[in-house]
Amino acid sequence: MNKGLLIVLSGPSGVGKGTVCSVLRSKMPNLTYSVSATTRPPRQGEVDGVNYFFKTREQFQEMIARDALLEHAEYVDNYYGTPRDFVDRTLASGKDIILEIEVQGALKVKEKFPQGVFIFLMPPSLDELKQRITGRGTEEQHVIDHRMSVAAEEISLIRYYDYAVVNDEIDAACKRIESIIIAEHCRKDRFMSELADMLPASEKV
Ligand SMILES: Nc1ncnc2c1ncn2[C@@H]1O[C@H](COP(=O)(O)OP(=O)(O)OP(=O)(O)O)[C@@H](O)[C@H]1O
Ligand SMILES: Nc1nc2c(ncn2[C@@H]2O[C@H](COP(=O)(O)O)[C@@H](O)[C@H]2O)c(=O)[nH]1
Repeated sequence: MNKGLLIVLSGPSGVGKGTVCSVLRSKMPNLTYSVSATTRPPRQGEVDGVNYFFKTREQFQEMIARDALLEHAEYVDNYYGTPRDFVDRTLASGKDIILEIEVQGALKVKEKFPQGVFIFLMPPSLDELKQRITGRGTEEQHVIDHRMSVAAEEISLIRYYDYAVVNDEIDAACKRIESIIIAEHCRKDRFMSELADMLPASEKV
């Protein structure tokens, strides 16, 4: 069985990663979502184990010390990280997994999983980004300012990604990402072991 795809979706805060991810998950049943650990306090309505594993700084440090995280990063005064075991088990079972993470973490994942699919979600403009993050109404103004202040630097790291998708309209952005995932499943290098059995001896690599 082919291993699943590791898909990383990043982009600046407020661009719509969470919104796009939840639509994609409803459309692609084989797509598993990686629940991150964070030291950020829960927002209203967020559930431990569903949106995040909410941790104290001590608990998070302990996860780092146990090497339980595939990657972690400090972002705007809080820690965020991807539990490693769940990712490994999901991929081994042949399912695709999507990580919705910021750029420092994404680049660390790329070092360990260069065969992953790295997608950067772009805002139509910085003004629109600001409106979205403000309109969400979940962050205090100083946190919005801090997140906006790192957005341009984050966008400059798009060169390390495989794909750029503009989130102008939610359904259109989801269709683009769905197409990327379908195309990645058809890459010929994913079939080399099966192909080898069908090739004449002179063509075997
Ligand atoms: N294409 C879109 N057009 C208009 N509004 C959008 C679009 N996509 C998302 N939004 C809205 O923008 C806000 C931010 O979206 P979301 O929370 O999904 O962003 P995010 O990238 O996951 O943010 P964070 O990184 O801070 O978690 C939400 O209020 C969401 O409804
Ligand atoms: N490096 C990581 N970044 C992560 C992870 N989980 C989420 N995130 C990103 O952090 C910011 C802020 O998230 P918020 O929920 O506080 O708005 C955002 O860009 C997330 O995508 C992770 O495991 N590692």
